[in-house]
Amino acid sequence: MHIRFTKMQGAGNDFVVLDETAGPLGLTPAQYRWLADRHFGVGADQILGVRPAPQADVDFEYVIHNNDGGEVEHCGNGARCFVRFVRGRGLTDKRTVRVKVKRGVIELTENVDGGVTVDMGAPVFDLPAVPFNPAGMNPIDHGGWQLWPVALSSETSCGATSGTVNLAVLSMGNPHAVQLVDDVDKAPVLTQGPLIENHPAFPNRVNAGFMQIENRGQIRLRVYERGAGETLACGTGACAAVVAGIRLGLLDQRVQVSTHGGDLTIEWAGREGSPVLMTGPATTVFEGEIDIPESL
Ligand SMILES: N[C@H](CCC[C@H](N)C(=O)O)C(=O)O
Repeated sequence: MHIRFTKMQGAGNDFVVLDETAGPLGLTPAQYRWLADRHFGVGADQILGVRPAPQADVDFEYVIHNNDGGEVEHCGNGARCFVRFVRGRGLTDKRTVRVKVKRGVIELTENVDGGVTVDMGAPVFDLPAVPFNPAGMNPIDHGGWQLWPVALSSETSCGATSGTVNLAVLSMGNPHAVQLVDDVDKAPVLTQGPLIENHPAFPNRVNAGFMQIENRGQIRLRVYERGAGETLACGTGACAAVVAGIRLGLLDQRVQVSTHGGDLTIEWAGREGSPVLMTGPATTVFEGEIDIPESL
């Protein structure tokens, strides 16, 4: 299948964006994996599909696949690239667009200064939304919220990993488990990350965040993403980390999040049901065409 694509990145989290406004391309999970492969395909953390509005109150549908080929509920850095893409290609002249994602409807705005702000929707805390089955676990109360002690143990190629990590578990439409660390540069992201991602307590797997709080308005963050591994930035992960920090009484309502790929600004009023706002960069890297093998 011959396709055109646009390569984009938001704070170093990179995407292949497909214009599917004429209708879905019908790619298989294997073809998504091939397209995202950094050796055999184009290479990306996620593949974003721009599709026609499936309902009257939205402008587009936004479909997201991780580089392991699985479809997911939400992608924050991708949402900023989405609005840059649809406006840049003249698919809309609206400055704010409403898009349908698996988790629901979100609003994306390209600001007059060129930045992009996304209303990421409200965080979800009750466990069934994650879903998270803490059978036999006793949560640790921390400032009126629960941290969950999750036991990790495995002989990995990076060496043995064991011990218990205390995780803040919440959803931004997609599941996140965030822990506090003293220094993200020394955090065991590549050894603990896959163990948390695939832990049996998370039947749908989970994105594993490692948050270093520098002050009440500034954090450093690394995320081992579900279905993609460690990325240079994770938008929903930045939202989840800031919400967790605010719930734990450790952060103010507006936080600068420093990631390996760039900086994001996250705002949350701290009330259940209130939306999380994320502002950050979105850049087109190049346009291309490629033949995707029919059988993989
Ligand atoms: N790996 C995530 C999806 C992409 C999220 C991330 N790239 C973002 O910017 O939010 C998941 O499986 O839930």
